[in-house]
Amino acid sequence: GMEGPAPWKRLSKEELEDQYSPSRWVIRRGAEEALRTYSHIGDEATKKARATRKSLLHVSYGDGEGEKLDIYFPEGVSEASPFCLFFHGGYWQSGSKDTSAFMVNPLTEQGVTVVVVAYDIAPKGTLDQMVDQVTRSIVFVQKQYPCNEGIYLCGHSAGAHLAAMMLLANWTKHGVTPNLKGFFLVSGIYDLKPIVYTSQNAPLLMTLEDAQRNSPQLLLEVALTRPLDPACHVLVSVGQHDSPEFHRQSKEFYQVLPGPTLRQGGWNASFEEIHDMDHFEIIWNLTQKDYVLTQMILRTILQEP
Ligand SMILES: N[C@@H](CC(=O)c1ccccc1NC=O)C(=O)O
Repeated sequence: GMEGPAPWKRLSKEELEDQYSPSRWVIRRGAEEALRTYSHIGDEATKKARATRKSLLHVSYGDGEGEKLDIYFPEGVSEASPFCLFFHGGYWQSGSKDTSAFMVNPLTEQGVTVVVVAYDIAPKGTLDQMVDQVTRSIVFVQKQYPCNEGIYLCGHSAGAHLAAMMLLANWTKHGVTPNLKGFFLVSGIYDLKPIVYTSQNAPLLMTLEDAQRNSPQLLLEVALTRPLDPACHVLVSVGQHDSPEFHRQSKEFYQVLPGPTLRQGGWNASFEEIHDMDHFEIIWNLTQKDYVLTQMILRTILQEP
């Protein structure tokens, strides 16, 4: 918030490292096992999606080698469906579209086209480049599918950060304004400054200026204008077993979203702590259609009460 020094500044170097190491906070398995299970479930979900769904894989959304996305279509393919774009996590330095098709089967089953987007992780990509790539991936989908019934962005952890940056994107220079209807932000980081002081920054090489420029929390705190359509849903979600710093990041981001001067417009923001979920279960359970977060996403996209 804007009252006094940021709370994370009171943490010791060791405490900060701990708070920003999600695998240290899992409760049902060890840290290593949690990370392995996450990769395994992502891998299996992607194999299943590619085997059972009509898809377009490794589609270029730009000239860069890493600027590729996978499109998974619902049954009875129609370009007029809603689109949900997924941005994987991994602290902007790990993860791949090729192991991140978690939500594909339950969403395509309900008529939603799912796009899993790759971006250049560090050390190849910088934060600025990743934000630009994500922007261009959305522009690509809008131009390719102008009849879409809404574009929804879902991101996990570092991917939630990249999705959240799109609340502040300047679309005018891209020649098209995407039909953005919702954001599903899952266990995200919205103020990158504390990351600069952790070991996670070694491949990222972020300066405090880079962090400031790429922090949706800090940008929204000083934003003068409404950055998006008030009808657009923004779901900020965090796992019950995420660390206290991850809880603080999500809560403070949710609180800065409506903003005191913008509240009259009635922003469609909500905050959900997902019961009994850790940082990894919260996303791998999107493979399940009856999981509470899958249901929230589907209800929003299908516009059911
Ligand atoms: N080394 C990190 C890895 C991590 O945070 C992570 C791994 C996979 C997907 C998301 C992650 N976190 C944020 O993007 C850890 O403490 O688990």
